[in-house]
Amino acid sequence: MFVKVCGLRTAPDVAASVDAGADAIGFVLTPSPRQVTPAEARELAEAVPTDVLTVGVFRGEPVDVVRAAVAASGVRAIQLHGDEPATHYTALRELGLPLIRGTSPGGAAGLRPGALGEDLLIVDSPQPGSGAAWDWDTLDRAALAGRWLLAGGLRPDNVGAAIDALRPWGVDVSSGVEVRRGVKDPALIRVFLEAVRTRVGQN
Ligand SMILES: O=C(O)c1ccccc1N[C@@H]1O[C@H](COP(=O)(O)O)[C@@H](O)[C@H]1O
Repeated sequence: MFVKVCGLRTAPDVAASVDAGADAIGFVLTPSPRQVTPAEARELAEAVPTDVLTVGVFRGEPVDVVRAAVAASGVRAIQLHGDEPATHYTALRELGLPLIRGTSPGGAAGLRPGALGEDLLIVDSPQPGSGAAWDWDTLDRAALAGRWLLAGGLRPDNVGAAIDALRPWGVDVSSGVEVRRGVKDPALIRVFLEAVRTRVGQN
């Protein structure tokens, strides 16, 4: 199971995520309590081994802003989390990086993975990064196949049940490994990864 830890802002949090076995780590490069500058993301990413994907997260930014931030930060994947139009995906495809689409049930392009040409879909709550739990039962599980990550309100104590219920290809967490908004806890990051690995090992 693919695990992404998002909204990292400090070197100890990046190290904890990598050491705990995260497959991807996200840097929020768009307005948010977790926002880092492209230069900060570049510095943090220097400690990340190449087999861990570094993801730049954007919400509703113009293509030129995304392009400039990707170049300045050196992230190796782009997450568009604001129901951006297909033209964004077409334009950014030229960068040759994996494209990730973050959306929620009711989002403009629907929940079919790859609908806009993205390489990976994130199915999140309607309030990205809020930590708000949402009703997974509203998901049409039959329509979801292939590469998709479940996000939104996941925590160490509920991620196992979420995996059992929805069988996602991976999971994505931010608020659930924080002590307060924007402040991660390395111990919670470790416990979250352990909870995922334990559950996957049981299945
Ligand atoms: O985390 C943010 O602040 C954020 C800002 C803009 C777009 C997406 C954002 N986060 C994404 O939300 C989920 C995590 O949600 P949760 O905090 O665990 O409930 C994840 O996909 C982040 O990339």
